[in-house]
Amino acid sequence: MFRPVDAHDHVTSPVEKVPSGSRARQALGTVCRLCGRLRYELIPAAATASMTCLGWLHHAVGVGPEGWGGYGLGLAAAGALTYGGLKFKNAPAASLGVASTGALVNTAVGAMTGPSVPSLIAGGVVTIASYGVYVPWLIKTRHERIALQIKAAKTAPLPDGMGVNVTQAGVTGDSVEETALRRALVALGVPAQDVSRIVFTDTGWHAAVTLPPGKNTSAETVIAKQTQLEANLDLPGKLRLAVGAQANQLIVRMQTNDPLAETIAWPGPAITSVEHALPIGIYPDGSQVFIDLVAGHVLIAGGTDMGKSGVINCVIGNLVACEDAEILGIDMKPGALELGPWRRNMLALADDADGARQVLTMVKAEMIRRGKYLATLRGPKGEPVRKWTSEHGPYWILVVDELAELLRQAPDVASELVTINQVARAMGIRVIAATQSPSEQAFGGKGTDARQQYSTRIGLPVFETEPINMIFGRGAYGRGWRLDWLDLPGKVMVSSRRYADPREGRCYYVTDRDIVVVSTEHARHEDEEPAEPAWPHPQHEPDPDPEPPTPPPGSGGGGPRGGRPHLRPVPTFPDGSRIPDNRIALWEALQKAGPDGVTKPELVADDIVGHGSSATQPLTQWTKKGWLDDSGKRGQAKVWRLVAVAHTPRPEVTSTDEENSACPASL
Ligand SMILES: Nc1ncnc2c1ncn2[C@@H]1O[C@H](COP(=O)(O)OP(=O)(O)OP(=O)(O)O)[C@@H](O)[C@H]1O
Repeated sequence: MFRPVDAHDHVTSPVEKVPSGSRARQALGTVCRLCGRLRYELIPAAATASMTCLGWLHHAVGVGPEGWGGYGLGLAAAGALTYGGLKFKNAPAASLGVASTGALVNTAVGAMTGPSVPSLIAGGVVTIASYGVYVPWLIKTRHERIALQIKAAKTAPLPDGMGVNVTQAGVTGDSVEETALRRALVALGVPAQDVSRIVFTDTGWHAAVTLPPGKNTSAETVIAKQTQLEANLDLPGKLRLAVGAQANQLIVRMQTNDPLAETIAWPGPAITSVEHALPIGIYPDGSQVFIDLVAGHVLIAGGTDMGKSGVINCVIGNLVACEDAEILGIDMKPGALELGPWRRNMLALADDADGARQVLTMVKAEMIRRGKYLATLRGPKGEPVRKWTSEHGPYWILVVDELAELLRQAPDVASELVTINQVARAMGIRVIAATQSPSEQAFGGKGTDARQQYSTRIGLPVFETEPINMIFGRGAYGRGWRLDWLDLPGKVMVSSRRYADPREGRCYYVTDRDIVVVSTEHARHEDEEPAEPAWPHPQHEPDPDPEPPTPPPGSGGGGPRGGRPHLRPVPTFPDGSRIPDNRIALWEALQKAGPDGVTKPELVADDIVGHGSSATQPLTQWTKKGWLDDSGKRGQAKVWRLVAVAHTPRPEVTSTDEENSACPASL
């Protein structure tokens, strides 16, 4: 019996739930941060308020004659300073005189009247007056400072990391991290024009920095100096840099802790119906990452060795325990290395192009059969039934490992796959496709973008940024779907109806031993003896499609109707590509004619082709490919003779016991 493991054991430090009392502390922290950021702007208000309070305090303790004398003297001195400053055109002295006069008047009114309306009016008037002088001065000073920094960055008169006084006031942010970032960039010679509010997450923080225009101030240039920036920052964590939406926008991300750093053991099958949400991993807060197979097809994409098969194993490991799911597999690794261990849980498994064609033919036939069956059904009020549920029969889940390789080896199946993707969903058939290279070709070529059909997309780490938009859609990279930031195999971002925003999670790790235990426990098929049906198929079904999958002899039925079906070879040309349905009769006539060949009048007489010239075009094309010889004549008519060696697809994909000269089963 498979023993579930507590997923939380394997998370190093899931973020603890925030207690409700800490909200007030958070709000206080926000206010303090805001005050810290605006401290230069707040100076006059803070000074005036302090003087007012001082006056009130003086009033409370009682003001004696000497106190009033002191106020008088102070006012006289401040007045003299103002007068002198104005007379000798000394702006600082005059400003200081005016400010001191205002402050003393404000304090004296407070001392005279205590907390009162006149005192508040005096405080307000002095505050407004002081801002009238202070604000222009502050703006001027800041402009000069920024201009100096930009000039330094543009002309680079100073060596990197030196020159501008990084401790100067003004190069500050509303948090330690922002201040450090701004100063580190100044020290690098690229002062930030703007730093977006730093966002703190459960794994660290990130911000978008707008860099100034200049010679060496692009985000790319800063990324090239990452090591220096890291040293300048001198903050704990793993620094990651990326180019933002514009070339001058730098995305800075610091990962301070990683609750997903350790491998998370798979807790075993967690669902009993494919209609349940299927857990594939966990997020840093310990919540599970789910996919919903009922919602649509699933795309799994990521770099080499980054855990695609791991995700597939996790999904299959759950599906084998679902009574209402039949699994079919196409694994383009020879010998079905990845999906092979689940063979006994699968209705069909292909490991090459021929086998894949057979499986797809089988799925398409089932899709047609199901469509016809649904058409016969009526709801309680006589309404038509348009959607498959597990009440109608098991869902078919087609798992394709290495989609791009399948379409490379068998390009002719692309349209079949597109049809299945587009139509089969309503018939309870789902596709789970994994690929390393999510290119246009991998989704059926130009104009067919089958990618749209995958409503759930699971992204694993990638080494370059190009595939990200291919996986998640245009603009995804800019919106934060940063698969290039995932630093360990099995880390994922899932986009689906359930998850609209990018979030890093980690997939469960399914070991080979887990696979053996679970696949044995839930085995449905033996290689030779078909098992009991996993789900009774609808009774009184209409006549199935003209060429249903052939059941194994003596089994009483194939697939859900009675064990695993034997698959029929799909007719192919000598190069292995599929023969289109409307050319099969013509090709078979050529095969039947053998070395004698066949003429067009004979084909017409046998009703293979019509009187028109519809046969000439394919015959000429096949001759050009070297498959036919058209040099002979019978009477006036040209003789077409098949000369190419026939392509021999494997007759059956499910057998594992047959001896094979290349790889004998006895080995
Ligand atoms: N969820 C996970 N947690 C921890 N390690 C993992 C996880 N998934 C995969 N790995 C590690 O990564 C390795 C490669 O995984 P896997 O074979 O699934 O990658 P793949 O993308 O399918 O490879 P390929 O590109 O060959 O198809 C595994 O052997 C394992 O060591």
